[in-house]
This record gives sequence, C-alpha cells and structure tokens, in this order.
Amino acid sequence: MTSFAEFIQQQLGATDRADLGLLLNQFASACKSIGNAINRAAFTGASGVSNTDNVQGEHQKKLDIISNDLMIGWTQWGGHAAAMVSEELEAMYSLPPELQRGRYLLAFDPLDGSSNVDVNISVGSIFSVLLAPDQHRAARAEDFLQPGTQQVAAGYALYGPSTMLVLTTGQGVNGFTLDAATGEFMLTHPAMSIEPETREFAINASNMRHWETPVQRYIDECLAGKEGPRGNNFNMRWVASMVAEVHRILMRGGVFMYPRDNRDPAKPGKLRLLYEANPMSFIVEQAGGASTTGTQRILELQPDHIHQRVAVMLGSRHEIERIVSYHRT
Ligand SMILES: O=P(O)(O)OC[C@H]1O[C@](O)(COP(=O)(O)O)[C@@H](O)[C@@H]1O
Ligand SMILES: [Mg+2]
Ligand SMILES: [Mg+2]
Repeated sequence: MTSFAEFIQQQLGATDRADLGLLLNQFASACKSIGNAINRAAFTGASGVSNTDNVQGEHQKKLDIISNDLMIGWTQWGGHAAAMVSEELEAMYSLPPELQRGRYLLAFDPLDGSSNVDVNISVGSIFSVLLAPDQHRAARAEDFLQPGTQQVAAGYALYGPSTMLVLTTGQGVNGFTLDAATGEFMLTHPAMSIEPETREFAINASNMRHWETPVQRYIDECLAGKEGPRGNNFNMRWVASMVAEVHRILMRGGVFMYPRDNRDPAKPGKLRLLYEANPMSFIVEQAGGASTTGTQRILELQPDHIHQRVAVMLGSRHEIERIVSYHRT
C-alpha cells in the first residue's frame, strides 16, 4: 500500500511543485498531532472551553487554540509557507523573521465542528493552499483574497473512528487512513468520486423558519417523500461537523447545505469562504460533485475579507443543479 509521503513524491516530486509536496507532508504531521491532542484531551486537561473568543465572536475551546498552535507550529518550518490565515486568528499570521519564507499562503480551520469535540463526535481540520502573488515581498492579508479556483491544494483531516486525510492538488481526490501501528497515512481511498444522484440531505432544520424560499421548497419536496413531487423517500443527517458531512458525501453521495437565511442580513451564511467553503468546494468539484451559494459557483467568488462568510450547498451534482434551478425561478 502506498504511504502519503510516497504518493506525494510520485504526484509532485518531479514537478515544479516539489515544495508543495514538502508542505503537504507538514500538514499531514500537523493533523497527526491534532488527532493525538484530541485523543488524549481527557488526560491532559485539554477538554472544555478557554476563556477567550475568536474573531467570529465564538467561544474558543481549548482544543481550538491547541489545534491552531499545532497547525502553525508544523507548517511554518521548512521554508514553504509565506503566511497563514486561520479561523482562530483575527489578523494574518506572519512568519517570525528568523524563519525562511516560501511561496505558499495557507488558510485553515484548525478544528472544525468544535462544538462536537467535548461530546466525542467526529471533528476535523480543513486547509487550503494558494500561491503568494509576489514572492519578493512579505505577504499581506489582501494576498489571500483570491478566488477558490486559484487553490493549488486543499485537504481535510477527519478525526473519527479512524483518522483520515483527504487531499486534492487538482488531480482528483485521494483519501489516506492513519495506520496507528506505524504512524503513517496510507492510501486507502484512491480516486474518490461523488455519486451524481442521491436520496440523502444534510441541513440544520432548526433554522427552517429563517430559510429563503428556494431552500424551503427543496427541503419540503424531499420531506414529502414518495408521495411528493420527487417521488422518492429522502433520508436526513446532521453531524454539525462540516468535515464529517463532506466525507460522508464523498463516500456515499448526498447534499450538504448551510444556506444564507433571514436571521441577520449582514451574515451571508455561517461558513467561512477562505478556509471552509473554498477548500471543501475544490475537493467536491475534483470528485465530480458541485458547490454553490445557490446563485454562484463558490470557487469563482472574489473574496473581500479573510474571514468572509458565505452560503454553502455542495455535493451530488444533479441535486445541486436542481437547487440552483430553484434559485433562478
Ligand atoms: O451548529 P450549527 O449551526 O448546526 O453549525 C454547524 C456547522 O458549524 C461548524 O461547526 C463550523 O465550524 P467551526 O467549529 O470550525 O466553527 C461546521 O463544521 C458545521 O457544519
Ligand atoms: Mg469550521
Ligand atoms: Mg474551527
């Protein structure tokens, strides 16, 4: 079986992106460390909330902060990163002056689904890699404001019953499982692809009263089942960890929706464009699925802020096309 390091070497080693390969190995190490910190939290005192809020005004868990420190700690060495943007840091993170800078901009959600971490339900990490537009000067926050189509790599780690790393460098999607016996991620899920048809959706139905009409219509039709306009019974799941939802969709199809709603017009959705929506959309499209806000392809959005939020609907292509068509009428 091929290890992650071997796979990366085969895919990027002999190209002008060999440095990206080295960076991706550092992400893999970061994810192993984060998985380990989550695993051992009950023994080390890392469970529970910290007494700080992040830039989104959300209470940080201790593991949010630990995961952020591990992600930065692993990826800033080696001379491949130019700067980082993280869910847990208000400003862009610049490398300390003594460290060599590289040409990649990293955006990450170090711990996704952190409301699940203390109840021992699957959580994850998400990362996105862009090229710095000008490698001869220090990176600036506005350098990160590139459409998702510019990503050179994206991935997530899932800390579930087993720890997995799922990656794209724009040549399809491959999944690796951590072999606890050797400490290596091994290629267990080559060429992952998303079924175009599905009978399963994921949405937080407690927000139903706030949804816009096209979303309401789509879900109503699914819920109407065999007797309704779709003529089929649909199943529903909601883990409240985007990584786990996207992984399920890669494994057996489905639709994930965190739509814009009418609660707060200043907030176009809950999820963050740079380090949640873009990397997941890149992965989903590379696996043959689709991703939209309802009216626009997510990967083509021009970001205007590093912590920008966006509506996200992604997954099985035929269902996403249907949802987009409902937004047009
Ligand atoms: O609690 P809600 O509103 O259902 O939201 C769940 C969503 O929020 C998130 O947990 C946001 O991620 P963070 O934990 O990184 O803030 C997603 O993973 C998930 O899809
Ligand atoms: Mg998240
Ligand atoms: Mg998070």
